Amino acid sequence: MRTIDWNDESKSVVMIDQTLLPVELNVIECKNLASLCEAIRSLRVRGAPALAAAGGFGMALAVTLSSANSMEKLLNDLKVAASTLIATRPTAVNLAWAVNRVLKATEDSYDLESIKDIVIFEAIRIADEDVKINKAIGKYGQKLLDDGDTVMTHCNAGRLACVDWGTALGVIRSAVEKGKEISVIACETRPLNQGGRITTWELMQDNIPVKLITDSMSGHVMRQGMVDKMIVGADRITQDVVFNKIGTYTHSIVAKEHEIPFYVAAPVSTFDPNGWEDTVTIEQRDADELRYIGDVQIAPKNVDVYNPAFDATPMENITALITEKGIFEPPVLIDEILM
Ligand SMILES: CSC[C@H]1O[C@H](OP(=O)(O)O)[C@H](O)[C@@H]1O
Repeated sequence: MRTIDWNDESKSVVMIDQTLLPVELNVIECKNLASLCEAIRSLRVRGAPALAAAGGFGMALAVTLSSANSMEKLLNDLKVAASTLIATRPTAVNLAWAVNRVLKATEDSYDLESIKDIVIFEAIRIADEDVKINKAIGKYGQKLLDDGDTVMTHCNAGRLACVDWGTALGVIRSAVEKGKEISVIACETRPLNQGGRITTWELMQDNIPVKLITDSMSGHVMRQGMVDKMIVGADRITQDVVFNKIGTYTHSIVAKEHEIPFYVAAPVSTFDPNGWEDTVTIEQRDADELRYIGDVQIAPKNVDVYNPAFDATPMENITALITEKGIFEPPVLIDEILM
């Protein structure tokens, strides 16, 4: 099953609820925009490419549920839905990219029904394209991995961060498909443990050897010579930095210190050519994500907390960007990649 998909019979969004992994594999159905936005904010669905699909399907929900009786009113309903969806998570550019791509597609509409058809068609196209794009990222990226490599990764940039296959883990899957023996060291990725909960689960499902470590162990593990390469996903790539899950920047510094190649795998829909580090909003998340794990309190209830979801890794710490268009070594003009 895909991470997220459109059920055209029930006109709803179906997805794996990632907050329950690895304990439970549960599929949920979102039948309205409010429940989909809650799922995005709660990270039931998460990961930049998966958020793009969620954004597209959110527009499909909006157009299906609208009671507008004119094109003007329906297009206005879609603009309101677009703003609502984009506001759910500000850092991953893919969400806004997908929502705006669906909105733009409606420029070809000529009546109410055509708007509905165009929106649903474009949302499905975004999801279908994601799988093909990730396979292309894997095809290029696997050339960078050698038989016998141990590859460290952070957070989850696997099929559960996408519609399917994955970006960073997609590169690893593609290398394994080529017959290369790859083992993975997964950083647990506090506070929500996408690495410990989701990456390990995904890789064990595929019988790819994986070892779980805490984020704070990464320096020691690299200094011990246990890591050959590091590969991560991305949420937004600007002219000067890569925004990715909090902790990525730290790993990049240690990798550079130990001359370990540091790769970022992402579709070009993650690129923001107009963006710079100081123009991007880093999502600040709820303090209780650090005070509790589930219902278990692990810090004082009233302790002050700082909980940024992402950090910025400068291009000079990155060995190569792996995209569906090929491999690009910084310094590189983002505009060239997007040409
Ligand atoms: C393939 S992009 C995955 C990217 O998204 C994750 O963030 P979140 O789990 O908060 O959506 C993380 O930054 C991953 O690298």
